[in-house]
Amino acid sequence: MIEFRAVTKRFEDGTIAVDELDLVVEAGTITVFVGPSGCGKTTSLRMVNRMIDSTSGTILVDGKDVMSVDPPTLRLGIGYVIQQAGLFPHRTVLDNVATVPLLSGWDRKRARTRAAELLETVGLDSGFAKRYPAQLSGGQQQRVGVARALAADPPVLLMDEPFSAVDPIVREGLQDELLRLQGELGKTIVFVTHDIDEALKLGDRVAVFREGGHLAQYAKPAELLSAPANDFVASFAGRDRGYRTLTFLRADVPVREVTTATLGSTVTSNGWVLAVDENRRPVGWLSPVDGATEVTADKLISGGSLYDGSSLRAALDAALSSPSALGVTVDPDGAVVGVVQADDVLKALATARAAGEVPS
Ligand SMILES: Nc1ncnc2c1ncn2[C@@H]1O[C@H](COP(=O)(O)OP(=O)(O)OP(=O)(O)O)[C@@H](O)[C@H]1O
Repeated sequence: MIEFRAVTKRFEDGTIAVDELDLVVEAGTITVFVGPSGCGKTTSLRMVNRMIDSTSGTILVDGKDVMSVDPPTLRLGIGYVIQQAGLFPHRTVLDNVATVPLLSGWDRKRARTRAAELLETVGLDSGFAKRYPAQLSGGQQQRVGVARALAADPPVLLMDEPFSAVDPIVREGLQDELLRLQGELGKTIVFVTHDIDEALKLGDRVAVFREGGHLAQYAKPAELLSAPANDFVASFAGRDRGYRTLTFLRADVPVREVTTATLGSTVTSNGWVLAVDENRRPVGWLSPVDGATEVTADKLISGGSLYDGSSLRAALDAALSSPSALGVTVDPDGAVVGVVQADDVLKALATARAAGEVPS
């Protein structure tokens, strides 16, 4: 657990970067610091590992005041990942990752074995070990940065805009990877970003900072969207808050049966028919016809996102984007389970709205 108690940072020129911050980061969770540029996110983060010392107040890591531990010792227990990865350019990928265990006194062989394991953990195969950072893509460098931060198995991980220098698709992949890793490792993570979408996706809790180093709100993502504490949070979270909130609501929507048929077969139905492949994965819709018709590829209408049962937003997206207004529900293997109807989803949405779970 990390605890900020009335923490203030005033720089020598008088700038108050962080103002009386009170906040608890629960062990084993991801807390995201988000807010516009210059609002004190990075300063708050860096006070945890004492790259910056606070002016007043106390920061406790697992109950221990960070000011009572000398910085090098403190940092061995706190992994740190920054934008552009910050790798040593003249060391191989493997040696970059092995650096911290070596500093912790591990022998070279053990440090390297650990580094190789970690590269695999972050999704880089052994072929990358001997390369130099410049020979990697931005996303791969970030993975090495994460592996390096994890090398000494620190309970705490500080991540400062780690994914902001990579393109949006790679970034999404890295975010998914971080969530997967966290599911396995259960670290206490503080993650800084200026991107509210990234904050809402990654954070168990999100701290919204505003100018002058003030904490505007500290809450779970769903609460931030449904009950913003003030206008600043409401506008920072965006105009489409209502829609985003749906990501965090479970869809209490009936899954109905649908007529399915494989390509090449003949089907009789006066409603929409869902064509599936041999593994029951959807391949397209056949619009309603009278009497029997053969299911051929040229008759199929494609489109529509699939609904995996995750959230009301996914159900709504699937139903509204489907040519038949029926959202195809699939199991984890992608096989058809049934469909959700747009009007059922809209009813669930109205119920959630009436219960005050969705802002209008
Ligand atoms: N060494 C310093 N001396 C004086 N002022 C500083 C110093 N470092 C940061 N600041 C100021 O403190 C405030 C908070 O900076 P900080 O880097 O924590 O913000 P941030 O929210 O992380 O911003 P960004 O998203 O742009 O990185 C800013 O006004 C910044 O200009």
